[in-house]
Amino acid sequence: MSKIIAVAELRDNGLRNVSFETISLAKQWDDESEVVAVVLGTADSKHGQAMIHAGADRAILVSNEQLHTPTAENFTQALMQVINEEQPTGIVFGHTSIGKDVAPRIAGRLNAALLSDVVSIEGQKQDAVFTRPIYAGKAFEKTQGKTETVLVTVRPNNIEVLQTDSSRQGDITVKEVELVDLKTVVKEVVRKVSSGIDLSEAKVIVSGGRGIKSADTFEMLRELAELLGGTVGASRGACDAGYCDYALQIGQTGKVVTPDLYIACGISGAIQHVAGMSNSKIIVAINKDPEANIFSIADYGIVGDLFEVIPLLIEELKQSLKAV
Ligand SMILES: Cc1cc2nc3c(=O)[nH]c(=O)nc-3n(C[C@H](O)[C@H](O)[C@H](O)COP(=O)(O)OP(=O)(O)OC[C@H]3O[C@@H](n4cnc5c(N)ncnc54)[C@H](O)[C@@H]3O)c2cc1C
Repeated sequence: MSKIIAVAELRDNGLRNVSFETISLAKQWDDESEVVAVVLGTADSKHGQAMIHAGADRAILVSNEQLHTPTAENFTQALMQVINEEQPTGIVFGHTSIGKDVAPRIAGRLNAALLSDVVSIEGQKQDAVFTRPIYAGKAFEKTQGKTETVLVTVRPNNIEVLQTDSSRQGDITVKEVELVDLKTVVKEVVRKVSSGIDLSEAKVIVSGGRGIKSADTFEMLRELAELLGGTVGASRGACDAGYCDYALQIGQTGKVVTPDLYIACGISGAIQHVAGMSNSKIIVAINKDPEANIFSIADYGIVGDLFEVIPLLIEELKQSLKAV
């Protein structure tokens, strides 16, 4: 039986949502293959269980202390040991910082095709065609992998996850790996921003631009985001002006996001910003300039002063949440 490996990712000792998307994509790719979830950096069976409940047939937990701080080097070495044993025909990663770093290294070692930043799949097995945005989201490319093993990275928030089934059973094995001759070892990670919701996986993002005028206004955006169950993002204009941390930057040189709802507040819509958010499902723009470029990609536009519009939105949302 052929196998597809779905590589899960941990964050704060929980599985990142994109891990479940890797399983869903693996199933769509070949529903007759065995889907093997691989979770690196843990021996905790709850992570294997969660992957099986999400649709994997079995799970391998890859354990080694070094893997608690993922690097391209240690993940590649650990994953290669699993791949050599399992001989999968497909490997699916999240298109995340670590996925983007590890997948090309593995593809190089296997001399295999790598289709990165995939947002959808049509067809199955060798005939599967993967769609990926190109030219900063201005066009889509349909690609096939032609090697014995094909690697895919999936853009978060694009593949519908399968319904969780807590009655699903599967083997969970812990594989202790040895990592030898590591060239770099991370001694400590110091986090700058921790908003709770990961920007690249958020379903709702309220984003501020230079038009918000101060760091204090970010608190207003945060309040709106929290009412909507989302998180805050920013344009580079806002980051450059010192209104927020660069970790929130969305765009060509920031994060690429695809939430269900993106609210751009005081953002002009420069091409470099749009590159990071144009694939959001619904875009709302609030800008006082009716000619602002952001309106050309917005589904809903509010021409107005954000300092008047946002408090009204917050008030309205509070009222409707009270009524529920
Ligand atoms: C190589 C390169 C890479 C880049 N990468 C990125 C990137 O990753 N992400 C990114 O965002 N940018 C990036 N940029 C910068 C980009 O070109 C723009 O400069 C930036 O996006 C502008 O940010 P902004 O829209 O917040 O600011 P501005 O362009 O100054 O727009 C501010 C907007 O706020 C509106 N406004 C002002 N006051 C109010 C108010 N009271 N109410 C409502 N609206 C108001 C204005 O009408 C205006 O449209 C990059 C640039 C380069 C050259």
